[in-house]
Amino acid sequence: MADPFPRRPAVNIDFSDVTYRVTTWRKFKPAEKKEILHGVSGEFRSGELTAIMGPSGAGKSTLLNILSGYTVRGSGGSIRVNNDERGVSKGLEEFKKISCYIQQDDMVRPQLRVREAMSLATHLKLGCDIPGYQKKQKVSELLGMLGLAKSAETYCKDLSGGQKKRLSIALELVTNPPVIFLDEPTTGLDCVSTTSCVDLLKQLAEQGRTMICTLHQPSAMLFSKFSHLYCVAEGQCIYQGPPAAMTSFFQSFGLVCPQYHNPADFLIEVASGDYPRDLDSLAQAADNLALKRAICLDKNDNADEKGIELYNLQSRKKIKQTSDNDLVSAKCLPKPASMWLQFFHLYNRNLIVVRRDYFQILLRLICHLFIGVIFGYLYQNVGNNAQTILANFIFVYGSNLFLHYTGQMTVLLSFPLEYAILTREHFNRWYSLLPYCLALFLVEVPLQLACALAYLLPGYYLTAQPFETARVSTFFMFNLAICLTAQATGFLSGALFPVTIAVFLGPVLSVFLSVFGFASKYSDINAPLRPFYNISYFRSAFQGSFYSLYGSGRSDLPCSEFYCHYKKPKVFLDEMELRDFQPVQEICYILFVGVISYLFTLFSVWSKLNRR
Ligand SMILES: Nc1ncnc2c1ncn2[C@@H]1O[C@H](COP(=O)(O)OP(=O)(O)OP(=O)(O)O)[C@@H](O)[C@H]1O
Repeated sequence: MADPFPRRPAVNIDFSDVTYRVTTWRKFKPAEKKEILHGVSGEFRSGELTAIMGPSGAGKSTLLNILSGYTVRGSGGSIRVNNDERGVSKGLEEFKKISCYIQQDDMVRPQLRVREAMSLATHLKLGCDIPGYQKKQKVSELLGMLGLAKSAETYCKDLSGGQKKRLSIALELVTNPPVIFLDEPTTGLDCVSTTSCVDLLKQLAEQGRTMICTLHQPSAMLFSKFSHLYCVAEGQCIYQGPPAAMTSFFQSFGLVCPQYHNPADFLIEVASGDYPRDLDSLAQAADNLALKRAICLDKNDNADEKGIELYNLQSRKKIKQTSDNDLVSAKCLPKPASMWLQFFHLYNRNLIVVRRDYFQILLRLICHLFIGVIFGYLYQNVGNNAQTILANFIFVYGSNLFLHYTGQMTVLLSFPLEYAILTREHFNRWYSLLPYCLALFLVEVPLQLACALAYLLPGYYLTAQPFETARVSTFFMFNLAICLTAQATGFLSGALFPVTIAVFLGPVLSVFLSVFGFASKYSDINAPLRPFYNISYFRSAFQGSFYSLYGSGRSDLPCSEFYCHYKKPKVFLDEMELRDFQPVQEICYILFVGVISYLFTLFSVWSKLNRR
């Protein structure tokens, strides 16, 4: 039987003249173009562990982002994968299939156990072509290989920093990608974990992968473990080659590493300008060094100046002759799960997370129930009395406002956190956006409905609203609709704005929209503000809830006084200009706003994820 996890073909990446420009905007000043990478070149080979080093702000992460395809906009130059030009329209998506990018923050879902997280990754990435028992074997094998076997049943939130990093790597190794990018994999780890992390990366490289990571200042011992070094200073490459040859390279420029000095520290000091150096000559020499290396590796030969020129010519030709050579590796990758399967696994994952977060869910339910009882008690029996119709008006308004606020805020705050994990998983091609969103909405919607019911049931009963099927169902329908639409607008605000702005905008919008129809009738509103009245879905819900209680020919209300002005509910409805209220039309409008908000959320998340 064919090996379901075959060894992937070697993938070499070379790049030339890579630039990166950003436009910076400053208050009251014209936009400025800033170049961060000034045309760097180099080659990263399969079987090598490459460290991109340099002082803070030198452009390491920027280079890694460009090489991995995480950043595209603003970048220039040429990137070739096994001599095939990798463009934006051609090759990038294929390249993403054979590579993975492990970012600095280990975005693992805290509520899952290590084995569960791994199983999910195998189900999503390996689809149905590989039988379950082989997936299980793969998980155990990877956990063993990365030293996580003993932590298989530990919750991700309880893992140490080093273990989280190893888990992040294990999750991506499921498809055995031949190229792995890592952004500062050792940051935040103690020296023992750092050593074991680098040993692991070296082991993965020795198995034939192309391992590229950014690094700060490693110890001398760690430094020597890397097979290839790429040093960036102020957006230029000042050294590329084996660590052992680094000091002699700088020595030829009169930059001498003091005896007993950590060579990694020396490298950073040179890059930071602690030693007087000419960046341009260093960059030129580093480029030549790279060419010599390329010739040696390709031809197993020594390279002199003439050889370099010849090689330059040949490699240019090689680019033009791009054949269906390869991103071959992409063709032998496992087929990922179908959309439905992705939805199934993601939905299951969300259910597990909700179950494990039961305290938070319970708290949400209890709070709704508690407020429902308190409000109901406060406005006890106002629903069946001609003298308390105004109090009931306020109760209905308060209920709508409460449900709108809770529906919106819960997701508005949690979605940005969710987004960080989504970015990592989506970039590494775990799943598509549609099944992800569907699985998220289908967990959040029932939860929000349950919370709304926990509030409405005691509130409705205690305030003695009419127990007629049509009225009860219409009242509940309007309240649940506002709650779901508020949730949808919460998702949208969370997707569009940073959380600091979203938490402010959400409530402001709710209160603003709620004023129309409650504190003011249509005829009282100035003409320029009337469009707000018309578009306020909050107004629709509030008027709909109230109309369901008093409209449709409700009989006279009990009155204990000699005269009650609102004995006939129609009088109040007339005063509030609600006589011609169209419940069906209005509920459709609320749901329409909800659906549109969901669609916009989907679109804005999609465009954010694909804006590279
Ligand atoms: N979108 C951007 N707009 C403006 N400046 C940017 C942008 N992206 C990066 N930079 C700047 O480019 C420089 C290089 O950033 P980069 O994150 O690549 O540095 P780094 O070498 O990885 O640093 P560190 O080790 O501290 O992470 C920094 O000065 C950073 O401020």
